[in-house]
Amino acid sequence: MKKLILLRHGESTWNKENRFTGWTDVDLSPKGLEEAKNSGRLLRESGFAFDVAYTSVLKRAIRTLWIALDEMDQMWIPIHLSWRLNERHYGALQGLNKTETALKYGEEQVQVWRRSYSIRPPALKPEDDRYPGFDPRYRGLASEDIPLTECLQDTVARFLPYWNETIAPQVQSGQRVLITAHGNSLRALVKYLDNLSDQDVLELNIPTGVPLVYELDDNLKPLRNYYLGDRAQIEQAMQVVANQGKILPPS
Ligand SMILES: O=C(O)[C@@H](CO)OP(=O)(O)O
Repeated sequence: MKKLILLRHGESTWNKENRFTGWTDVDLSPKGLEEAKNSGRLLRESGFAFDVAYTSVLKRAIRTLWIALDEMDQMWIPIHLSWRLNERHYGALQGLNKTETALKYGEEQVQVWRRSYSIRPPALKPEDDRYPGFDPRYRGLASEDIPLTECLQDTVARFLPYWNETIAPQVQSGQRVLITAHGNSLRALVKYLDNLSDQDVLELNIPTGVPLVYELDDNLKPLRNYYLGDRAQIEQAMQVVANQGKILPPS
């Protein structure tokens, strides 16, 4: 049996302010720093150790990984960064407050933008300062790979080549792999691993800073998965994510 650990970054400053984030490179909030440390502690106490880690090119995920590995005294393992693990690009919504957006356009519309599998949020214009093509970290990308907006289906399409060609062979060869990424990029991977329908993935909300353990067979088909930590707290943290686009702000 193979094990794979997925970890969403700790709370970011924009999670705290309830803003659409996407590819915006915001850092962890004080609570997010704590969550990252706690995730490392949970992994250590549960006996996990890693041979290799993968993360995005966004600092909330990178820092979460560093902190978790530090807590495990495993900062020495190889870390690979890829834009393909980035959060789903939120287009022109990036920076807007989710509750204010719900008040303006309605909760239903915001829910479609947040969770629809195939409907994209409004796109950025290429001349927008937020266009990733202006950011040196995406210099090596072909222009057709640089998003102006993404639905989850687009995120699945750019995540899967990296999974199939780079990460999955490592897991298959017995390497102990940690992936630290984002709410929607991890939803993309979970959809693929668990073969969730477009409808099922609507309901999936991944909490910040909680390790998600996947046990896989030799063909990388999931046998079971579970979060590490207190079940009631995890349920509450998932509900906080689900409520972010509601008119009543998350508590
Ligand atoms: O803003 C974002 O980029 C994501 C993750 O924080 O939010 P949501 O859960 O609304 O897709």
